[in-house]
Amino acid sequence: VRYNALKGLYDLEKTIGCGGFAKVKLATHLATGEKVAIKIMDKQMLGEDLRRVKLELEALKSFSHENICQLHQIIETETHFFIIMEYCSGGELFDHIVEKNRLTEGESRMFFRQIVSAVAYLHSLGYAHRDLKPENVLLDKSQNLKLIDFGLCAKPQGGIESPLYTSCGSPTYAAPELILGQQYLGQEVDVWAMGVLLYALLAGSLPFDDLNIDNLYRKILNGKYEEPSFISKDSLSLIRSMLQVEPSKRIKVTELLDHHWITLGILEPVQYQARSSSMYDSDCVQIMAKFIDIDEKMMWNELSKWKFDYNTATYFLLSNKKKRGHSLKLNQAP
Ligand SMILES: COc1cccc(Nc2ncc(-c3ccc(C(=O)NCC(=O)Nc4ccccc4)cc3)c(OCC3CCNCC3)n2)c1
Repeated sequence: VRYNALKGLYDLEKTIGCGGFAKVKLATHLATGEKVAIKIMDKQMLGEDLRRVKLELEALKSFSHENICQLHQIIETETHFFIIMEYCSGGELFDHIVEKNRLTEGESRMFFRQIVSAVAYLHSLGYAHRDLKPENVLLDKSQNLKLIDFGLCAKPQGGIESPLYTSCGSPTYAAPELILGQQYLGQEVDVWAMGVLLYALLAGSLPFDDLNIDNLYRKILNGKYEEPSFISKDSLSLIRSMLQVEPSKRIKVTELLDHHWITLGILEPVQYQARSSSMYDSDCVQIMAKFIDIDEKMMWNELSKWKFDYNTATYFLLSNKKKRGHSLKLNQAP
């Protein structure tokens, strides 16, 4: 299917993900030749979730963090939203773990520190992720983690008991209070899911798993899981502090930042501040200014409005290209 809104800007390629209300396609940003992921959402199918999608887009615009998948551009038409996102060429963390069977404590620590950084950043902005799982943690070409919220199931309004929830993703990572449909704090639900993630990294399997959903619920509410002998005592005690059935007993994200397991061998607490906001890259601004024959100051004046238009996408993709040591050039529109 060809979309007029993308004509001359992006070339759509294969579909890399799909779910209820949207599909994600790999695409090429024509001016730079760089790959992007475009989430195409059909407005008619969104119904009352349209409001929630608009809220997510506002949130996405405010995120600027090394370990959160970067929004590049939003294109809205009568019938669709096109959300142009950073493409993570390393795929899903889930596949990476499966491929290596399980990770060493050192590898797990490098990945888990990045997850703690991204979640602490989200919480510092007052957001909770609520759907942390290996499928929503992607890798870029240099093994940096990128958190996404693939909530294609558009988190059902009705909460966990609504049919959508059970169909859209097994609650393998869901905290006990979520399963019980109790009042819950997003931050505490995220810590539980991070415990499941850390277990998956170190064990190469899931702490709570069962094909029968009632058995799965029982195991989660019981909070008991296998402690493989190849996982160190230190790692097991950190996991235990996150997989506490009683939410108030769970370790806080702020306590994770300088936890001794997190800093072991690195001696640095986890930094979670936003990407340097002054990410002014004059080489990229100059190239973009020259391309449309205006001066650098005028170009930056336009870019610093962060409109998430084609210029915003071009700027992000050029600066990524430069960071990877590639030559900077822009292609004439065909
Ligand atoms: C190489 O092989 C592979 C194999 C697989 C993937 C890739 N790469 C690859 N890169 C980028 C994406 C992507 C990024 C963001 C969004 C999004 O919707 N963001 C919105 C968003 O992140 N909100 C948000 C973030 C943080 C907090 C709150 C809200 C959507 C898609 C992708 O998708 C494909 C799916 C497939 C099913 N599992 C999940 C990923 N895939 C590559």
